[in-house]
Amino acid sequence: MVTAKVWVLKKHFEGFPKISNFDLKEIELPNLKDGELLLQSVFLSVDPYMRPYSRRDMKEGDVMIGTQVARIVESKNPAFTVGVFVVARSGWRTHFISDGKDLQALPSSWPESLPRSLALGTIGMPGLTAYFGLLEVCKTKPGETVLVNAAAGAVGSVVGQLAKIWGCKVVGCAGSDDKVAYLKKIGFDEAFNYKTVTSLDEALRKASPDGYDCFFDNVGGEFASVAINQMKKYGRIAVCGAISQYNDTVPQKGPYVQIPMIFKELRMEGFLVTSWNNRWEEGLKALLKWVMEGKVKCHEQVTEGFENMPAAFIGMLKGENLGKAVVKV
Ligand SMILES: NC(=O)C1=CN([C@@H]2O[C@H](COP(=O)(O)OP(=O)(O)OC[C@H]3O[C@@H](n4cnc5c(N)ncnc54)[C@H](OP(=O)(O)O)[C@@H]3O)[C@@H](O)[C@H]2O)C=CC1
Ligand SMILES: CCCCCCCCC/C=C/C=O
Repeated sequence: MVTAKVWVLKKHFEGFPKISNFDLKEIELPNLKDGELLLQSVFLSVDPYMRPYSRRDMKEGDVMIGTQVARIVESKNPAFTVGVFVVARSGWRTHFISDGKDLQALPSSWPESLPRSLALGTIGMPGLTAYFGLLEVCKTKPGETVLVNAAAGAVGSVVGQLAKIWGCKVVGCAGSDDKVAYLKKIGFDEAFNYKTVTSLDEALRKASPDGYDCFFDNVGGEFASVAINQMKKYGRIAVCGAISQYNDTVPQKGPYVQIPMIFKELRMEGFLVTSWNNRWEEGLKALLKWVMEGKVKCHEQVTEGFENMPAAFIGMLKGENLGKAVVKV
């Protein structure tokens, strides 16, 4: 008999999440039935979507939603071998039982030398978000100028590097000087700390006096309201996330987008990475190749210990992460 630790949502978040919103519990797992596997989480992901999705999809007492890289420790399913690592969507749990249907194997060409945690970041859902958002929503062309915010995070850092691979000029904004230094190190043409500039409008203008063809928006709110006025005619805005609004208890008010949308003939499109579920293999293969060639650099903020899941999640929402925030069990 195996005892799993799980984090449950004890009380729905009101405003910014607090440690007291979570409860750590233990669950006795039953013995495996034929066709089932026992898995142990090795790395767990903490992601911004957990904040808005918790309100939409969860009730108090539910295990927190989320993905992990897990190792198969026991198998009564001939299709799965003990010792193999997979990506699962089993929530914040140390151990869990699966029938195998919901598991994704790591790409077969995954090298031994590469941390498996990257399957939750650059070579996982966040990397795919950057890939499909740029390719299919922004439809970037060589020579264009791309703006991305939360640029030193899991999605943003890949957006900037892919845009460089695809021949664009890239401007990134992030919330600390260390993050800005990192962006310059990984090849962003321009980067600035949006928290310390005296005027966001001026900083955006200075970074690209001719404006922006594409804006990959991870943040929304006030940042987006300022940036939209610096789009070039026929610019494209990929509305990926709105992290500046996830913890609001009262909805933010305008400025509103219609006037610049009309006169600059902009295209603004919200998207979910899951819309390209049928092309994840293509995206993961491309991302893995670029990482192995050194064309896409990865950084991870690794928090040690399953007991620190809530702290890692809250820290990521506060901007404490450089690159992808993960927890090592
Ligand atoms: N549409 C889709 O399918 C998907 C959307 N997303 C969205 O992409 C965005 C980035 O996700 P991800 O890369 O995983 O997360 P990150 O790794 O970028 O971590 C979140 C970052 O957001 C920034 N941030 C937090 N609060 C604010 C704020 N009030 N204003 C501005 N920036 C803030 C912080 O960076 P800083 O220090 O720079 O402020 C923080 O580090 C999120 O909005 C997320 O919801 C993610 C995956 C899929
Ligand atoms: C429970 C695991 C769900 C994994 C799918 C993640 C989809 C992310 C879409 C993100 C939206 C905004 O952040």
